[in-house]
Amino acid sequence: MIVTVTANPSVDRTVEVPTLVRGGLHRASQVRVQPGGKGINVARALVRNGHKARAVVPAGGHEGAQLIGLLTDYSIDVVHVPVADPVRSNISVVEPDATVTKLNEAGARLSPAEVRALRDAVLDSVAGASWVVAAGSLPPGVAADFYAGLVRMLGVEVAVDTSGPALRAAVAAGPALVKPNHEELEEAVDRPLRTLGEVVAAARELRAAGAGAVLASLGRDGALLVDGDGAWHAEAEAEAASSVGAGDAMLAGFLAAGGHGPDALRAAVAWGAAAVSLPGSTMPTPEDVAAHPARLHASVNADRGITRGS
Ligand SMILES: Nc1ncnc2c1ncn2[C@@H]1O[C@H](COP(=O)(O)OP(=O)(O)O)[C@@H](O)[C@H]1O
Ligand SMILES: O=P(O)(O)OC[C@H]1O[C@](O)(COP(=O)(O)O)[C@@H](O)[C@@H]1O
Repeated sequence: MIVTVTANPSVDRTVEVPTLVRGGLHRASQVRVQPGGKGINVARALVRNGHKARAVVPAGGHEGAQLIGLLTDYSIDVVHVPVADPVRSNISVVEPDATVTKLNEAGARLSPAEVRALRDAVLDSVAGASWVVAAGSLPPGVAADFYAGLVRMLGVEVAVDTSGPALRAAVAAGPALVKPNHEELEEAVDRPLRTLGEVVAAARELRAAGAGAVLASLGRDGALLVDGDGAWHAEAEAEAASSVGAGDAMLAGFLAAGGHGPDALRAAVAWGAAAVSLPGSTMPTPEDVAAHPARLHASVNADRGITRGS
C-alpha cells in the first residue's frame, strides 16, 4: 500500500474554452469537477491501476464535504482530518491546443492544532506502507519544513513532490525520492536548465544536498531519473489534451513499478503520457498506459535541448 499526504487539497475545476483572451468573456464548452491536490491524484492513479492507496486529507467547510464526497467515487482509503477553513478550488483553463492556464488558491489556513492533527494522522496511517508520498504546496499556517519533518519521522521511503522552500527543506531531510518538474528544478538550483545535461547536473546537486533519487519530469521531453547508480532518460508520444495531473500520474507510475531504477522510469513516463492524453485531471487506466509505451534511451543525450511547457 502507498500512503499519500496532501496538505493542500482542492476541488479542481477544469474549464475548456475556445481561446483564452485576457479581460474577455468566455463561455466554457466543458467543465469538469474532480478531487485535486497532488497526493490525491497520485492515489487516484494508483487505484485506477489496481494498487492500494490511502490518502490523508485535511478538509473543512462545504468544499471539504464536496471533496470527501467526490473521493467516495474512487476506491481510495481516505483518512479525513477535519479542519475549520474550507478546501480551496483550483481552476485550470484548457484551450483546444492543450494550453493550460492554472489559477491555484493559497488554500485553507491550518491552525497549529490542525497541523499537529494532520501530522499525527500521517504517523497513524503508515503502518505497512511501502512508500509515503508527500505532495503539493503547503497551505497558510503550515511551516515550510512540514514535509521535511515527515521525512525525518517516518521509517518508510518518502517521495516528495513540492516546490520552493518546502522542496529545499525536504531535500535536506534526506527523502528517498523527489519529483520536481522543469520549473521546480530550475527554482531549486536557481538557474535556467536548457539541456538534458544541465538537468542531470541539477539533479546531482539535489542528491548531494540529501535526496536519494531525483525524478525530473520534463513535459513532452519525458523524464530523467538520477540516482546513485546513474542517470536515465525516457519519453513517450502523446496527443496532449490536458497536462493537469500528468506529473502526479507519472509519480504514481514510478512507485507502482517499484520506485527504483530505469524500469520504473519507463513505467512513469508511460503513465504521464497516458494522463496528458486525457481531459481534465482524469487518471489513466491500464489500457491507456499500454497505449503509450515509453522509450528508455541507451544513454542521456546531454546536449539535447528541453522544450518549455507540456
Ligand atoms: N506533451 C506531452 N507529450 C508526452 N508526454 C507528456 C507531455 N506532457 C507531459 N507528459 C508526461 O507527463 C509527465 C509530467 O508532465 P510535467 O508537465 O513535466 O509534470 P507536472 O505536471 O508535474 O508539471 C512528463 O514527465 C511526461 O511523461
Ligand atoms: O498544491 P499546488 O502546487 O497548488 O498544486 C495543486 C494542483 O496540482 C494538481 O495536483 C495537478 O498537478 P500537476 O498538474 O502538477 O501534476 C491539481 O490537482 C491541483 O489543483
